[in-house]
Amino acid sequence: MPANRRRYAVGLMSGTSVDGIDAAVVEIAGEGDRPSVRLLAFENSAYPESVRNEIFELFDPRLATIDRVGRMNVRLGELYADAALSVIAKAGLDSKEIAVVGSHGQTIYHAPEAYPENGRDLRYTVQIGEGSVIAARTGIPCVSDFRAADMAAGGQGAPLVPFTEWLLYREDERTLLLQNIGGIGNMTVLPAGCLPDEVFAFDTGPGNMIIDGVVSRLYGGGRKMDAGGQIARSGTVDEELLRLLQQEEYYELPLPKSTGRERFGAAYVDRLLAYREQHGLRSKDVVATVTKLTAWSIGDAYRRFVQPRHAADALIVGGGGSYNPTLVAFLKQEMEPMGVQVLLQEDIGLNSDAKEAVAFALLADYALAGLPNNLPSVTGARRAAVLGKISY
Ligand SMILES: Nc1ncnc2c1ncn2[C@@H]1O[C@H](COP(=O)(O)OP(=O)(O)OP(=O)(O)O)[C@@H](O)[C@H]1O
Ligand SMILES: CC(=O)N[C@H]1[C@@H]2OC[C@@H](O2)[C@@H](O)[C@@H]1O[C@H](C)C(=O)O
Repeated sequence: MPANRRRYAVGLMSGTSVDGIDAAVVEIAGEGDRPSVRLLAFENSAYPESVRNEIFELFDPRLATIDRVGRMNVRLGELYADAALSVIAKAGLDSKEIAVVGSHGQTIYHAPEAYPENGRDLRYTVQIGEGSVIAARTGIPCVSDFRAADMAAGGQGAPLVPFTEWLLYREDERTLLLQNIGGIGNMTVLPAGCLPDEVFAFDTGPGNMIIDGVVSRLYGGGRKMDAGGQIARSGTVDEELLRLLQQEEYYELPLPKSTGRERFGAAYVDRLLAYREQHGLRSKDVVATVTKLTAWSIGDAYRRFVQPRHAADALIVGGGGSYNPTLVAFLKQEMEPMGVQVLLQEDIGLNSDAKEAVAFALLADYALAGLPNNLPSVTGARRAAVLGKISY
């Protein structure tokens, strides 16, 4: 491929919050370990309510029968194709001008721990949203199902975004922390001037998951989030509850580690609300406390796992949590006394919402060129591998 060839790519992402499809069109220039990416258009489309509800059912292996999974696989393929065509039009481009679509798909099951069988370690992960349907409807080659190849090389198949963070964000002079606050919070550490094998990444704990869970249970009207952090801002942090929540063992677990709904989902919120009943706490104080906890867990992770090795200069926040100013204010209180500046993707001219979709456009660009696109130091894979299956 000629050096410095400019090309357009589409990235599609559907995350653990199951809120819908993020679609981005990017222009990629440059090759190898210094590409550059420019966001041309971004669009988020919510899943139809029936699709969202059925996806939650498919998280339960007993309900995820083969016919339901098969049907949802192609149904999502159609929705992803629509999202791709719509964002391409928004960018003012024609499908023929797009080199590749990278589609993460919807994770419905993730089993990253190896289980031995006949002397081999087996691990698996299931992302649905058929790439062949996307390719057929758009006429553009589609790369999908990225995680399987990392697992086949002995990795956990996640996280995959840090490879693109290393490509796009690393600096020679500054050590950067990239903090995603989605359902779960995850941090990527890019030491100044780092080589790929010096990058590390892990889940810090809850992102918006507890806040969303508490708000949807305590406030009516179908509220799913603390929009703009308004409830937390009007409440007061309950120090006793905060100290109790800080005892959760996850925060102390050594690296590498990752977490999910199993730990911070519905059962966790049930226990929290039982405590609120017993102690007669106000709803808004509970929301303020869990918002503070989320910010604290990020600071705590930095103190425990990063500071002993690297002094960071800045923490750059992405994901939906960026749009909760109370959470961001708590995060500043946590990090700035340690000399770590807190910035949003927007502060550096990027877009918090689009970040993961952009990442999958870039991962697909590498896959189509046959270039490795995982970070073994992050996923635990035995070697670098080309992740993604191509549908022409
Ligand atoms: N305006 C807003 N005010 C407050 N919170 C917001 C706002 N917009 C988004 N959020 C929070 O961000 C969440 C969605 O974040 P995001 O889309 O990054 O998650 P995701 O990609 O599904 O998760 P993951 O990265 O864990 O897969 C919402 O559930 C909500 O809690
Ligand atoms: C299996 C799966 O879908 N994992 C997600 C999830 O959501 C956040 C965190 O857990 C991260 O490990 C990953 O996604 C991002 C896109 C990643 O691979 O980098």
